[in-house]
Amino acid sequence: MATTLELTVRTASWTRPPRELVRAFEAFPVANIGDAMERLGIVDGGISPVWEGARCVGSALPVLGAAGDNAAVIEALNYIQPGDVVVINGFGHEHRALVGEQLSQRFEAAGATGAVIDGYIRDRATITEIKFPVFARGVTPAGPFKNGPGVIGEPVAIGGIVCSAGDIVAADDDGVVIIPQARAAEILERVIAVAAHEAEMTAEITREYS
Ligand SMILES: O=C([O-])CC(=O)C(=O)O
Repeated sequence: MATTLELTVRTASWTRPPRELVRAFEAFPVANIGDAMERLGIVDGGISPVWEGARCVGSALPVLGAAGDNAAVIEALNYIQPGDVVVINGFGHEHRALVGEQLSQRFEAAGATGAVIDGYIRDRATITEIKFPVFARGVTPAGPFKNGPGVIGEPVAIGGIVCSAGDIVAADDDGVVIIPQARAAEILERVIAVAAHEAEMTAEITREYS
């Protein structure tokens, strides 16, 4: 009997962390947060801000699709809640842009605070102009295919790090860090201490050289 392999975009459900916990990380540079996480959980440096000064913090909405195909990313528009960061595992594929100006505008309109893409984007000039925070591996004018399949809301790999739905994503000029939801409160305590220590060190260096 013939069987049919149906390829669709599947969606899981998840719990988002409390908004106050997510927003508390906005006060800290990503480098400090990384230090508070044993310097692990940091997305590789090949994924960088599309425009200088881009930064965002939010609850991860993970998306997995076929390399060069953004059907799942488009479907994910239906699941964005205010405060989400769209995290796309695009397999680092450099021949197709998974996100451009239109999706960036739609992400923003849906309340997303940013997008992190293990892959490429296009329309860099407009994304820079609208100042929607996007982090990606690079830029290509080649548009994506839209055939699927895909998965929304299940853990993805992003720059060598596992990112689950509802993990906290923090990104700035230095890059991106993934804070596991279950450890977020503990890591917040640690980053407060790291930042205080850093401020002391900076003051000491300033005294030494003035
Ligand atoms: O073609 C697409 O789906 C991606 C794109 O260019 C955009 O978001 O502007």
